[in-house]
Amino acid sequence: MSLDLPTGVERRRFDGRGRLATRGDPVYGEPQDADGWRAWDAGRSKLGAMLELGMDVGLVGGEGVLYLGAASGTTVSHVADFAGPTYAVEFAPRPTRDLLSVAESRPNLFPLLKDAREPRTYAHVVEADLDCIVQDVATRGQARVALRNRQFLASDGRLLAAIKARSEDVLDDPETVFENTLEALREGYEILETQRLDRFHDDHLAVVAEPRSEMAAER
Ligand SMILES: C[S@@+](CC[C@H](N)C(=O)[O-])C[C@H]1O[C@@H](n2cnc3c(N)ncnc32)[C@H](O)[C@@H]1O
Repeated sequence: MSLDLPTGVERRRFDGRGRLATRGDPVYGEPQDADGWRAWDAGRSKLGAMLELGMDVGLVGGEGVLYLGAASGTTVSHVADFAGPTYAVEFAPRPTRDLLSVAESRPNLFPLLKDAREPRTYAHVVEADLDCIVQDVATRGQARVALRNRQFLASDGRLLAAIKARSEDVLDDPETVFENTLEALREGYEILETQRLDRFHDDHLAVVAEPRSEMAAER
Protein backbone atom coordinates (compact mmCIF):
# COMPACT_ATOMS: atom_id res chain seq x y z
CA MET A 1 0.00 0.00 0.00
CA SER A 2 1.37 3.43 -0.85
CA LEU A 3 0.37 6.30 1.42
CA ASP A 4 0.96 9.99 0.87
CA LEU A 5 4.17 11.29 2.37
CA PRO A 6 3.98 14.40 4.57
CA THR A 7 4.46 17.68 2.72
CA GLY A 8 8.20 18.35 2.90
CA VAL A 9 9.13 14.67 2.53
CA GLU A 10 9.72 13.41 -0.99
CA ARG A 11 11.11 10.41 -2.74
CA ARG A 12 14.14 11.63 -4.72
CA ARG A 13 16.89 9.92 -6.66
CA PHE A 14 20.34 9.61 -5.10
CA ASP A 15 22.98 7.59 -6.97
CA GLY A 16 20.26 6.16 -9.19
CA ARG A 17 18.12 4.96 -6.29
CA GLY A 18 14.80 6.43 -5.05
CA ARG A 19 15.10 7.40 -1.39
CA LEU A 20 13.13 9.43 1.13
CA ALA A 21 14.46 12.95 1.51
CA THR A 22 13.81 16.23 3.30
CA ARG A 23 15.19 19.67 2.62
CA GLY A 24 17.67 21.11 5.09
CA ASP A 25 21.30 21.33 6.14
CA PRO A 26 23.08 17.94 6.16
CA VAL A 27 23.64 16.32 9.56
CA TYR A 28 25.20 12.84 9.35
CA GLY A 29 27.04 12.67 6.03
CA GLU A 30 23.89 11.77 4.09
CA PRO A 31 23.89 12.35 0.30
CA GLN A 32 22.38 15.60 -0.97
CA ASP A 33 21.15 16.67 -4.37
CA ALA A 34 21.58 19.96 -6.20
CA ASP A 35 18.15 21.22 -5.02
CA GLY A 36 19.04 21.01 -1.33
CA TRP A 37 17.29 17.70 -0.58
CA ARG A 38 19.12 15.25 1.67
CA ALA A 39 18.55 11.51 1.78
CA TRP A 40 16.77 10.15 4.88
CA ASP A 41 18.48 6.88 5.80
CA ALA A 42 15.83 4.41 7.00
CA GLY A 43 18.63 2.16 8.28
CA ARG A 44 19.57 4.89 10.75
CA SER A 45 16.09 6.14 11.55
CA LYS A 46 13.08 4.22 12.92
CA LEU A 47 10.65 6.90 11.74
CA GLY A 48 12.29 6.76 8.30
CA ALA A 49 11.78 2.98 8.35
CA MET A 50 8.11 3.44 9.29
CA LEU A 51 7.63 5.72 6.27
CA GLU A 52 9.56 3.33 3.98
CA LEU A 53 7.31 0.48 5.11
CA GLY A 54 4.21 2.53 4.26
CA MET A 55 2.83 2.76 7.80
CA ASP A 56 -0.04 5.19 8.24
CA VAL A 57 1.75 7.59 10.59
CA GLY A 58 -0.83 10.36 10.12
CA LEU A 59 1.75 13.08 9.38
CA VAL A 60 0.90 15.71 6.77
CA GLY A 61 3.67 18.24 7.47
CA GLY A 62 3.75 21.29 9.74
CA GLU A 63 2.85 19.35 12.92
CA GLY A 64 3.84 20.26 16.46
CA VAL A 65 6.08 17.39 17.61
CA LEU A 66 7.58 16.14 20.86
CA TYR A 67 10.54 13.88 20.02
CA LEU A 68 11.74 11.64 22.87
CA GLY A 69 15.26 10.19 22.57
CA ALA A 70 16.67 12.66 20.04
CA ALA A 71 20.32 11.54 20.40
CA SER A 72 22.55 13.67 18.14
CA GLY A 73 19.68 14.55 15.83
CA THR A 74 19.77 12.08 12.93
CA THR A 75 16.00 11.59 12.78
CA VAL A 76 14.77 14.70 14.55
CA SER A 77 16.65 16.85 12.01
CA HIS A 78 14.49 15.34 9.25
CA VAL A 79 11.38 15.84 11.39
CA ALA A 80 12.22 19.50 11.93
CA ASP A 81 12.71 19.88 8.15
CA PHE A 82 9.02 19.14 7.51
CA ALA A 83 7.27 19.71 10.86
CA GLY A 84 6.39 22.83 12.86
CA PRO A 85 7.70 23.36 16.40
CA THR A 86 9.77 20.29 17.29
CA TYR A 87 10.76 19.72 20.93
CA ALA A 88 13.67 17.27 21.13
CA VAL A 89 14.27 15.58 24.50
CA GLU A 90 17.59 13.80 25.12
CA PHE A 91 19.13 13.06 28.51
CA ALA A 92 22.76 12.37 27.51
CA PRO A 93 24.87 15.55 27.43
CA ARG A 94 27.27 14.49 24.64
CA PRO A 95 24.69 13.91 21.88
CA THR A 96 22.73 16.93 23.08
CA ARG A 97 25.77 19.08 22.26
CA ASP A 98 25.61 17.82 18.66
CA LEU A 99 21.86 18.39 18.68
CA LEU A 100 22.45 22.06 19.50
CA SER A 101 24.48 22.41 16.27
CA VAL A 102 21.73 20.66 14.30
CA ALA A 103 19.27 23.22 15.69
CA GLU A 104 21.38 26.20 14.61
CA SER A 105 19.99 26.13 11.06
CA ARG A 106 16.53 24.95 12.23
CA PRO A 107 14.77 27.68 14.22
CA ASN A 108 11.77 25.37 14.86
CA LEU A 109 13.93 22.73 16.63
CA PHE A 110 14.20 23.06 20.43
CA PRO A 111 16.73 20.70 22.07
CA LEU A 112 15.99 19.89 25.72
CA LEU A 113 18.58 18.17 27.92
CA LYS A 114 15.94 16.32 29.96
CA ASP A 115 14.91 12.86 31.11
CA ALA A 116 11.84 11.68 29.19
CA ARG A 117 10.69 9.79 32.31
CA GLU A 118 10.25 13.16 34.06
CA PRO A 119 7.94 15.24 31.84
CA ARG A 120 7.19 17.65 34.69
CA THR A 121 10.76 18.97 34.24
CA TYR A 122 9.94 20.25 30.73
CA ALA A 123 6.17 20.75 30.92
CA HIS A 124 6.72 24.51 31.31
CA VAL A 125 8.55 24.65 27.95
CA VAL A 126 6.70 22.19 25.74
CA GLU A 127 3.38 23.40 24.40
CA ALA A 128 0.17 21.44 24.94
CA ASP A 129 -2.07 19.80 22.33
CA LEU A 130 0.78 18.63 20.13
CA ASP A 131 -0.02 16.65 16.99
CA CYS A 132 2.58 13.99 17.49
CA ILE A 133 4.98 12.29 19.88
CA VAL A 134 7.85 10.42 18.23
CA GLN A 135 9.51 8.08 20.74
CA ASP A 136 12.81 6.24 20.31
CA VAL A 137 14.29 6.09 23.80
CA ALA A 138 15.76 2.57 23.87
CA THR A 139 15.41 2.34 27.63
CA ARG A 140 13.62 0.03 30.04
CA GLY A 141 10.02 1.12 30.63
CA GLN A 142 9.26 2.40 27.12
CA ALA A 143 5.48 2.10 27.66
CA ARG A 144 5.74 4.14 30.85
CA VAL A 145 7.62 6.90 29.01
CA ALA A 146 4.84 7.07 26.39
CA LEU A 147 2.12 7.11 29.07
CA ARG A 148 3.82 9.86 31.06
CA ASN A 149 4.22 12.08 28.00
CA ARG A 150 0.69 11.52 26.74
CA GLN A 151 -0.30 14.76 28.52
CA PHE A 152 1.30 16.78 25.69
CA LEU A 153 -0.78 15.20 22.92
CA ALA A 154 -3.96 16.62 21.45
CA SER A 155 -6.92 14.24 21.72
CA ASP A 156 -6.55 13.41 18.01
CA GLY A 157 -2.74 13.36 18.17
CA ARG A 158 -0.52 10.39 17.34
CA LEU A 159 2.13 8.45 19.19
CA LEU A 160 4.76 7.04 16.81
CA ALA A 161 6.96 4.79 18.92
CA ALA A 162 9.81 2.42 18.13
CA ILE A 163 9.96 -0.23 20.85
CA LYS A 164 13.34 -1.91 21.24
CA ALA A 165 12.87 -5.39 22.71
CA ARG A 166 16.36 -5.74 24.13
CA SER A 167 16.07 -2.49 26.08
CA GLU A 168 13.23 -4.05 28.07
CA ASP A 169 14.78 -7.49 28.53
CA VAL A 170 17.88 -8.83 26.77
CA LEU A 171 16.90 -12.46 27.32
CA ASP A 172 13.15 -12.51 26.75
CA ASP A 173 11.63 -13.39 23.38
CA PRO A 174 11.02 -10.08 21.50
CA GLU A 175 7.42 -11.09 20.69
CA THR A 176 6.68 -11.51 24.40
CA VAL A 177 8.28 -8.15 25.16
CA PHE A 178 6.22 -6.48 22.42
CA GLU A 179 2.96 -8.05 23.68
CA ASN A 180 3.68 -6.89 27.23
CA THR A 181 4.61 -3.40 26.07
CA LEU A 182 1.46 -3.06 23.94
CA GLU A 183 -0.64 -4.28 26.86
CA ALA A 184 0.91 -1.59 29.08
CA LEU A 185 0.44 1.08 26.39
CA ARG A 186 -3.29 0.26 26.11
CA GLU A 187 -3.78 1.85 29.53
CA GLY A 188 -3.56 5.24 27.83
CA TYR A 189 -3.52 4.63 24.08
CA GLU A 190 -5.51 2.90 21.43
CA ILE A 191 -3.12 0.97 19.19
CA LEU A 192 -3.85 1.73 15.51
CA GLU A 193 -1.05 -0.15 13.75
CA THR A 194 2.09 -2.11 14.55
CA GLN A 195 4.83 -3.42 12.34
CA ARG A 196 8.18 -5.11 12.93
CA LEU A 197 11.06 -2.96 11.65
CA ASP A 198 13.50 -5.87 11.22
CA ARG A 199 14.17 -5.06 7.57
CA PHE A 200 15.89 -1.91 8.86
CA HIS A 201 16.25 -2.36 12.65
CA ASP A 202 16.57 -5.72 14.43
CA ASP A 203 14.09 -6.54 17.19
CA HIS A 204 12.17 -3.27 17.00
CA LEU A 205 8.40 -2.89 16.83
CA ALA A 206 6.91 0.29 15.39
CA VAL A 207 3.67 1.41 17.01
CA VAL A 208 1.15 3.99 15.81
CA ALA A 209 -1.35 4.88 18.53
CA GLU A 210 -3.75 7.61 19.58
CA PRO A 211 -4.55 8.73 23.12
CA ARG A 212 -7.55 7.13 24.80
CA SER A 213 -9.86 9.81 26.13
CA GLU A 214 -10.83 7.93 29.28
CA MET A 215 -7.37 7.82 30.86
CA ALA A 216 -7.81 10.11 33.86
CA ALA A 217 -4.34 11.49 34.50
CA GLU A 218 -0.74 10.91 33.64
CA ARG A 219 1.25 8.85 36.10
C1 LIG B 1 18.28 4.76 19.71
S1 LIG B 1 18.88 6.25 20.34
C2 LIG B 1 17.90 7.44 19.48
C3 LIG B 1 18.25 7.68 18.05
C4 LIG B 1 17.47 8.84 17.49
N1 LIG B 1 16.06 8.73 17.80
C5 LIG B 1 17.62 8.99 15.99
O1 LIG B 1 16.96 8.25 15.25
O2 LIG B 1 18.36 9.86 15.57
C6 LIG B 1 18.12 6.33 21.91
C7 LIG B 1 18.40 7.63 22.63
O3 LIG B 1 17.51 7.71 23.74
C8 LIG B 1 18.19 8.36 24.77
N2 LIG B 1 17.47 8.07 26.01
C9 LIG B 1 17.34 6.88 26.66
N3 LIG B 1 16.59 7.02 27.76
C10 LIG B 1 16.22 8.33 27.82
C11 LIG B 1 15.45 9.09 28.72
N4 LIG B 1 14.90 8.53 29.81
N5 LIG B 1 15.28 10.41 28.48
C12 LIG B 1 15.84 10.99 27.39
N6 LIG B 1 16.59 10.32 26.50
C13 LIG B 1 16.78 9.00 26.70
C14 LIG B 1 19.60 7.77 24.72
O4 LIG B 1 20.54 8.60 25.38
C15 LIG B 1 19.82 7.70 23.20
O5 LIG B 1 20.44 8.86 22.72
